[in-house]
Amino acid sequence: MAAPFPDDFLWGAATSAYQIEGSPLADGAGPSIWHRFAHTPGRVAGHDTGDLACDHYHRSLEDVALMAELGLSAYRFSLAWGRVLPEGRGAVNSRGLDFYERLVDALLEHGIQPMATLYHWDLPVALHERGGWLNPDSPHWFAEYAGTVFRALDDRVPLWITLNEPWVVTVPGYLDGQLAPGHRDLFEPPRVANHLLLAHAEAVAAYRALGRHRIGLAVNLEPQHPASPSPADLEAARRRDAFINRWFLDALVFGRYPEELADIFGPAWPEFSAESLAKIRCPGDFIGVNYYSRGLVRAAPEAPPLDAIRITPTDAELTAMDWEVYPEGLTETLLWLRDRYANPPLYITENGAAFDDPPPRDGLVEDPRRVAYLRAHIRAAATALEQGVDLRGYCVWSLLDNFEWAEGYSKRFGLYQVDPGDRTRRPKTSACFYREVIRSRGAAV
Ligand SMILES: OC[C@@H]1[C@@H](O)[C@H](O)[C@@H](O)c2[nH]c(CCc3ccccc3)c[n+]21
Repeated sequence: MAAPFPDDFLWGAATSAYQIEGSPLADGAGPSIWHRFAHTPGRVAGHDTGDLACDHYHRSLEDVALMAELGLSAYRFSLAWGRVLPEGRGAVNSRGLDFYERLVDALLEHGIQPMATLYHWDLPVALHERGGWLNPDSPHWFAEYAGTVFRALDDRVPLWITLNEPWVVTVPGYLDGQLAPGHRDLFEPPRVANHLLLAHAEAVAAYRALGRHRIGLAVNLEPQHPASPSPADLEAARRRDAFINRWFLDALVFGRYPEELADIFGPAWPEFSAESLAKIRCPGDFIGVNYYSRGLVRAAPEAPPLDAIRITPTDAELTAMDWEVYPEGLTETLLWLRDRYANPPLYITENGAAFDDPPPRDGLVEDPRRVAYLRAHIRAAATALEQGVDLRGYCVWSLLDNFEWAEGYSKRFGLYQVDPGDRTRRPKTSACFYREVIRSRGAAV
């Protein structure tokens, strides 16, 4: 079968600033909420922090060479807001911008398209101390930051993502407190979410002012399947679908929130004015899809406010994150986006798996389970392409083993292993597999 991937399909890998760079305060950079969160005892497994991470801040050109070795046609990375604007607003730190300009120039020299994410969870502490995403001024702060970066890099960066996973910023960040800033509150999440959507819209407006048209939002999506055909589980799956999959996309595309959210949050759900809803309607030029697994859902009255929980199937293959390997869910997600949002341009901005990889042997790490995971999910993407989905690229999460947030360095998603001691990069067999996929334009899966 001729591979359905077009010649201009982008084959990428993805990372984020706090997870790989290290040196969070170097050259005038201001601390982020993740620097503070990781240094708060008990928040991150093994007391790991991003102080060194992959030391990408000093090895970026070496890492670009690895990307070229893979034959990547795109590389998705994020900028640390605090490197560019140490106080989050106002004075620009030129040494911080210089790091990203050197990275972008190196990518372009190797024929790799930069895909830059403006915000991958690392809000400057200086802004958090002014209320962070709870402050109604936060959308303006973000637009100022975005404009600063666009002016410096838009002549060389063809693809932009405003926010990575506003749902994760909102729910683990402000509802259950698993991720920075670690708040646990029912009233804060709806307001944070609305400010994030306003921030996205204001950044897109700043981008449009430059006359450009290649900017979008990256969302985490997972199909929600009821654990049983019982009405309670069906209802729970529908509620969790609204909560995870439709909350931000319906707002972005339709300018309205799913009505389930008012039920879920009850009195904590604000009355949003028609004017405010009109402002968040901003679909952008594509949707970035971060896909890892599906959710198997049962009703759970003991778990407010959703009254639904995701369960781990006992009869399925799981990754080291206890996420079910479920490639069909990627096809389902892509077809759902095609049908619900009128076939928007899509990039898979993250897809990958953590497994407990063995030590390297002769400089190579055998990771057959990751090869199988990637093969199955690239096939699932091909199936969606054959059914008319406007899919334009695929990024593996991640190029390198890196700082996996609250899990620290214990969970490894990389195509390259990063030695915990000297940070040496070593290829895994999944890197060799992916190089073949790219060389054959998808035929090798
Ligand atoms: O967990 C793997 C990756 C993270 O390393 C990325 O930074 C983040 O963009 C990302 N999102 C998801 C799916 C949503 C999710 C986020 C955090 C925790 C659990 C699920 C998985 N991942």
